[in-house]
Amino acid sequence: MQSDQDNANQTSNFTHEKYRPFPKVSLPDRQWPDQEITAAPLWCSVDLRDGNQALIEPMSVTQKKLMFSLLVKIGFKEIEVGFPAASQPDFDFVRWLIEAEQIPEDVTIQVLTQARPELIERTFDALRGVHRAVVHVYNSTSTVQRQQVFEMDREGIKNIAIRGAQKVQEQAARYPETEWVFQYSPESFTGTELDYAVDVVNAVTAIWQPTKQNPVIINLPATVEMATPNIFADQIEWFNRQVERREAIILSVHTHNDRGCAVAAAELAVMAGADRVEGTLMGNGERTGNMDIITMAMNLYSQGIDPELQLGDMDEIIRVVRECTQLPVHPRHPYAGELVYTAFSGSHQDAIKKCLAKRKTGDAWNVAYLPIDPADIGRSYQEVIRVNSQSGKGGVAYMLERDYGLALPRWLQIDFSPMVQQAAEVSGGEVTGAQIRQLFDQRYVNHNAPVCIGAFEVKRTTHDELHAQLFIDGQMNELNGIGHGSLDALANGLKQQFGIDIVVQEYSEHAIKDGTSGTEADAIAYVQARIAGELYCGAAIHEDIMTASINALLCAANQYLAEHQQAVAC
Ligand SMILES: CC(=O)SCCNC(=O)CCNC(=O)[C@H](O)C(C)(C)COP(=O)(O)OP(=O)(O)OC[C@H]1O[C@@H](n2cnc3c(N)ncnc32)[C@H](O)[C@@H]1OP(=O)(O)O
Ligand SMILES: CC(C)C(=O)C(=O)O
Repeated sequence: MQSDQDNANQTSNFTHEKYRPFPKVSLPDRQWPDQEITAAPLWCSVDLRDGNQALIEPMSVTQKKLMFSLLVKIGFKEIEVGFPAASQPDFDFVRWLIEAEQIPEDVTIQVLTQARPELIERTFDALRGVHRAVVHVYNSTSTVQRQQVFEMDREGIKNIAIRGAQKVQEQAARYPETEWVFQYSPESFTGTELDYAVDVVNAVTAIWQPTKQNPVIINLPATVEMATPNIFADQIEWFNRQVERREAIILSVHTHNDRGCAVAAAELAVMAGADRVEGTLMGNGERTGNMDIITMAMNLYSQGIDPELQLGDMDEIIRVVRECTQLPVHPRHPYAGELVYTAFSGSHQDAIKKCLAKRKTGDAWNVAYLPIDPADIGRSYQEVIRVNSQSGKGGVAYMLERDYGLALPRWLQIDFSPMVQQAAEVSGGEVTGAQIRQLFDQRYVNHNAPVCIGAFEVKRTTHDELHAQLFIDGQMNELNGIGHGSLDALANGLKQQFGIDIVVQEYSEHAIKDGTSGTEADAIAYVQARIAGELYCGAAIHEDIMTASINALLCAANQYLAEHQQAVAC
């Protein structure tokens, strides 16, 4: 009899047996694991080329202009602006950049072309008059491409590269007024035997004859990410050791995110000897995307390394990226997503709140759960702590303090938080600061019946004597009480009046800063009282702290009295 599992296996395409593990690189003395990244690599944005070629709708001219100006503003010094031989819009955009003098002095544009003579010629036509440019030529070198796409042997593929390099050199000679930089990529490098990749690149640089003063860029793409990042790092270190004319080569990497490790692969590649990194903002690009420069740059930043890119206005970057790519940015995108500095869970909120409270200006950043200071990228602390059913007292207290200047004492936080939790559970969603305030007022502040106080005076002798007008259900009574302090005197007076036992257990007060002027306008008092054996909390705000504290105790007493109205003898 066949089991359900057997049946499922027979009908499913989900069969890992059709895949093979990626071979390891033999590099027993690998050095990269002990290296540290201490400076930013040279960055090259390929948003306008690799990013653009992967879009459902390629960018319009307006979108390209917008993206180019963002990339310049961020501080990219090398920007791949397109594949001008591929389409008229790409060609025209390059012409516009040059003719409208849009390329800042310290920025070099880069263009991509296949190693095909007619495309290389057209590429140089597009670049006429540019003062400096990188011409990036590529051909595929992997076994799968050689055998199945190009149907050529190693020599045949190497010849495509050689002829491409020659053509680039020949075309460059037609425009001696331009400062040319040549770049070659053995495309699908990750699927190429390392000795062969080195052989092809050596053949290309043998033609270009770079020097230390006039280097070329050799770009090693993980066109498809095929293995763990450590294997990519091994490939880069192996190549780096073997390639000829290394001193005249700027070694670049261009990783893709098929396995979700494009950033890690680029980082390890830099440890393995790469000088330059190509990528896109938010990792847009073919399939799962290119290496996300924002993430890699912010990773450096969070280690105290200057990323040499200005990423301080993250919301503006997201806005432009969305507008140009028509793609959303995931709310949990590293560093940039709208939820990445938000803590909903109670223990996270508690830790963040405590760390922020202890933080002193000038201290190195050391806040639990926040790898960087959200303010660095234009995010405010408003977004850090949000409350839902996963939240605890810390988050609730944080929001009341942040939004209303109410610094709840710990005993009141403990009392109040379950009420917010219950509200969140009922709504099933987030509870805003305003809703928390409303719940707070409802629970502790808005209790002015059955009793409220009118005019009062406190005389201080060896004890405090309180004489007050006490309105009970609107009717004026006299209240007199003696105690250690005005609250104790009020408790004793109420005890006499209603025949109930009232003992003040906890008390706290503070001034409330005016949200706009920052001046201390009012004071708030918080009271916890044991009334007939049960705990009640009250709070009251008044410009006079004595009045606030008396009203706070009355709020607590009113809760008891309202609950036990029948039993009150008044
Ligand atoms: C991994 C990457 O991202 S690489 C960049 C990829 N980007 C793009 O392809 C976007 C821009 N490209 C295009 O729009 C088109 O490919 C064009 C306009 C440049 C060329 O289009 P077409 O001439 O129709 O050719 P197509 O792209 O189909 O190219 C296939 C031919 O070029 C050859 N070829 C492909 N790449 C290369 C290369 N890098 N060097 C030399 N020849 C190449 C193929 O072997 C094939 O030859 P065949 O026609 O003899 O079989
Ligand atoms: C042209 C190369 C660098 C490329 O885009 C890739 O291999 O992904």
